[in-house]
Amino acid sequence: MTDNELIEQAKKARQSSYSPYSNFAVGAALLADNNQVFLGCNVENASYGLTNCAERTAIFKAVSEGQRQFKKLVIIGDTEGPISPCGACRQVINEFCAPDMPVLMVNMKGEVKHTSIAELLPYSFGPEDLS
Ligand SMILES: O=c1ccn([C@H]2C[C@H](O)[C@@H](CO)O2)c(=O)[nH]1
Ligand SMILES: [Zn+2]
Repeated sequence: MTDNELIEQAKKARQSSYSPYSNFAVGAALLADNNQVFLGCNVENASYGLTNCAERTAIFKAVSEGQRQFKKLVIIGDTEGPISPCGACRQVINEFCAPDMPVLMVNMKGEVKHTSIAELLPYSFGPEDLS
């Protein structure tokens, strides 16, 4: 699975976005260790705060289907620069992804920023802090 293939999958997932309030569609593709790809889109709600972001949708789908080990995450949205995950999503990514796991932030112009949760969420609080 190449980066470009995963980006195309995230773009496809974005088409399922339910975002009538923000009109801002986001897609995500999460590659599990077993090479399964879990897709996600943002799912909004009339009670705005219940919105679930694309990347959390993908992670929750994977975990609910028994996958907890991941090797890459792609997020795509129509932003000026590569889209950046919100704070809630960073915390959820931190729960399940290794500090150096590649996270690709992408926009519809095809700009790609390679990062990791270690960069996105420094001084994180995570599972290891509770053991
Ligand atoms: O990385 C991001 C940033 C925003 N959103 C969603 C949440 C909301 O539905 C809309 C506007 O914030 O975009 C995501 O899904 N992922
Ligand atoms: Zn988010």
